[in-house]
Amino acid sequence: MTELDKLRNDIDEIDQKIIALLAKRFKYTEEVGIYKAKNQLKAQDTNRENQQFQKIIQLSEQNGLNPEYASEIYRRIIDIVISRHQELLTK
Ligand SMILES: C=C(O[C@@H]1C=C(C(=O)O)C=C[C@H]1O)C(=O)O
Repeated sequence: MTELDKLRNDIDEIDQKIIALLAKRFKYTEEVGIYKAKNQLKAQDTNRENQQFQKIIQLSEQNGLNPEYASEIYRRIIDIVISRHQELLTK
């Protein structure tokens, strides 16, 4: 196995973990969306997001990850969640 193969194996293992965690996250956010629809709450909560982004930046710095990468990825994930919550609200 070449060095490149080894590195790609490591990447594949991490991708499996990321996908498993993302699936779990989307299951919980789906439950939040159902709760919001039942209680007529807004799809987006910017106060909650601000707290999350503060934490995401802090965690990124602690883990040697560029906070801009993490923020960009989370912005996209949260936007997908908001779209789904809007869909559940109009059902
Ligand atoms: C999941 C929620 O809904 C939205 C999505 C969020 C997320 O994916 O973390 C955070 C805040 C909300 O804009 C929530 O309100 O907790």
